[in-house]
Amino acid sequence: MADSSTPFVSDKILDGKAVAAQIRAEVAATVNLLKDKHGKAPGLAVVIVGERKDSQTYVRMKKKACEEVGIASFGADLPETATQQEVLDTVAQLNADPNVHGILVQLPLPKHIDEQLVLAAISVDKDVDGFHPLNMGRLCMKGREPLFVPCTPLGCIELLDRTNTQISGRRAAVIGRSNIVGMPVALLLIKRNATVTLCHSATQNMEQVVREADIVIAAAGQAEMIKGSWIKPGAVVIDVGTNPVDDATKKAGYRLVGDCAFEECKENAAAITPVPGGVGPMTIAMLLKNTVNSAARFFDGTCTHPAAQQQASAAAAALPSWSTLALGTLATATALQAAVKAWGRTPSRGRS
Ligand SMILES: NC(=O)C1=CN([C@@H]2O[C@H](COP(=O)(O)OP(=O)(O)OC[C@H]3O[C@@H](n4cnc5c(N)ncnc54)[C@H](OP(=O)(O)O)[C@@H]3O)[C@@H](O)[C@H]2O)C=CC1
Ligand SMILES: Nc1nc(=O)c2c([nH]1)NC[C@@H]1CN(c3ccc(C(=O)N[C@@H](CCC(=O)O)C(=O)O)cc3)C=[N+]21
Repeated sequence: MADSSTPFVSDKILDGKAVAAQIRAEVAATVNLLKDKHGKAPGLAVVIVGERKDSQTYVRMKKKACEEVGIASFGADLPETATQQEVLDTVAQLNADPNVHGILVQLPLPKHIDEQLVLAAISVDKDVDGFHPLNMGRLCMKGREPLFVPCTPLGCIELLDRTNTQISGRRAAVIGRSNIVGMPVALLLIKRNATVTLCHSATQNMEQVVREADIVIAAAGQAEMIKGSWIKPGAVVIDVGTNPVDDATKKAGYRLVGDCAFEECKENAAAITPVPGGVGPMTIAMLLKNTVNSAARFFDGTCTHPAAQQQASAAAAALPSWSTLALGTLATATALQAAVKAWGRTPSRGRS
């Protein structure tokens, strides 16, 4: 249970912004390592279709975050009127671009575009959002590992891990079953040996389910729906919801609130994430982390994408005498791979 010594928790507030800053610093260090070793930066491409203000804000935030850690950012800004074929062609170009190691298509897409078709067209090796059906499928299966896990769910688990919150054996309630948050976060919790109840709009007596949970992950998109009295004393609450509510005192005319009635829920919780400043910054940090892990796989030739194979064999051909250098090269590559792998692995921690 969280107490005064729990990292990143103060006055029961779990500071997602501070955890995200730590992860960004780790990402920046890995980017430097990769640049030194391969003379190339990891690259992330963000595709946006249309003029939605919120999407534009998120895309700007992602690009800025890339710049700060040394990831090269590429963009494709298509008009609302873009055809499905134009979006698919853009994705195909980015799939083939050797400087791009991660591709994110900002959602939602305009209604006339088939989201499933577009997401499935992204190379599985560059799918840093983890939304490709192959990556999602692997997430569901015992003994299979996806190449990428969706960023927001990964951010939720990372928040639990970095605050030493025990997951194994505990009861978790997830509210919401979307492809991008609820379902994958429930799958991750199951992989980590939690006992999970997944609630949705047809769930009856949701209050009772939440009352029994040691970990609550709220991702329904319903402003302040979860009340303080629902929270089991000592539970850890991760509020993913990001809901605009009218507020004439704000310059923008609105403010963001979560799915949990924050002050009330804080009373019973051991720790709770604020909105903003909780899960949101973690989503972006995990996107950077997924991009760097992807680039590392491309650079060392361990991913199946043809560009990675070409890159690895070109690097091998450029060596003056591979027989003399191979051992050293292999040793450094293996060390770097091990470092990236170890860092990418979700640590298991015992303390609650
Ligand atoms: N901080 C971040 O990084 C991110 C925040 N978000 C935020 O998280 C929230 C959820 O996003 P997303 O998953 O995309 O949303 P969706 O609208 O795709 O999914 C919402 C889910 O919540 C369920 N739900 C809706 N109303 C209720 C209710 N009254 N009781 C129980 N379940 C309900 C729905 O059930 P059903 O399936 O039956 O329809 C659905 O499964 C939003 O506020 C969004 O802005 C999203 C992504 C990232
Ligand atoms: N392909 C795709 N991948 C996504 O990951 C994706 C997407 N589409 N579409 C929209 C949702 C939403 N999302 C958020 C990211 C950051 C914050 C974030 O950083 N929020 C800040 C506040 C930002 C503000 O003030 O507006 C915070 O909570 O502190 C929120 C939400 C990613 N999404």
